[in-house]
Amino acid sequence: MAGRRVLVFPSSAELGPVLAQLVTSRAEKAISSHGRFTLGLSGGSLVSMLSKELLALSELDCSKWLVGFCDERLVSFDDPESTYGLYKSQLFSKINIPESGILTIDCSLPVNECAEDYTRKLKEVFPDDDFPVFDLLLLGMGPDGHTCSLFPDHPLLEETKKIVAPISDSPKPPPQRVTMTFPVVNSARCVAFISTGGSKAPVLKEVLEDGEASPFPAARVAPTKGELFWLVDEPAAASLTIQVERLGSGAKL
Ligand SMILES: O=C1O[C@H](COP(=O)(O)O)[C@@H](O)[C@H](O)[C@H]1O
Repeated sequence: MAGRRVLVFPSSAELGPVLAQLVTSRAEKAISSHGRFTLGLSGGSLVSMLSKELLALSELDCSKWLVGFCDERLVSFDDPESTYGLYKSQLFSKINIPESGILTIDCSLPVNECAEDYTRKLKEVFPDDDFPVFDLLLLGMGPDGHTCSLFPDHPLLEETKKIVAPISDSPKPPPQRVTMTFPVVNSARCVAFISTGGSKAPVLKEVLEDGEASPFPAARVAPTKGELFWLVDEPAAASLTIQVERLGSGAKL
């Protein structure tokens, strides 16, 4: 796929610092061009890696960051499944991001209303865009090829109008979630997948090597104007036969 970069690191220890460098370099670029940095976060294994790597930086100024969630589980914020809850304890409470810079869901609402409420919040902060244009979206991919809360064979894969969609039958618990849709994901200025561990190897091969023929949701991520990075470790990349870039912890993106 034109413009896609597949970057393979020996392990997550080398990948992590490059992820942090990608975030800070896109933040710097965004703030100098339009005064703020809009970042969409995923949950799962990304939470601890990103938190650890950002906190390891000697200087991190998040005062102009606006953070949203690529997907969120409809549970209370103190539930261990809450993506916001995990970022709050591992990252937000330790950096200088203003409270107004974090767009949380209203987890007291039923799932359909929660998605509508989150759509409204996004429209408020992206008033000029039909679909919000995030400076950077960080995505994960499950071993079933899902990304955000967009699961294989689910009708939400065909959503073309909504910004945020509700899902109440997520095959991965918890079942009720809200998720950004593909039109939002593919409008971003930069999208980066972070995928580590041998359990991702078979699906990663299919997603990256089968192109448009791949039935997996992650294969549908193709920003119309933005950059697309896949940051993976050797165990996840073990089955790949396509050309990749092999990098170390000092790489600059
Ligand atoms: O349920 C989810 O899973 C995906 C993938 O998570 P990972 O732990 O396999 O990396 C994650 O990106 C998504 O935000 C989350 O809700």
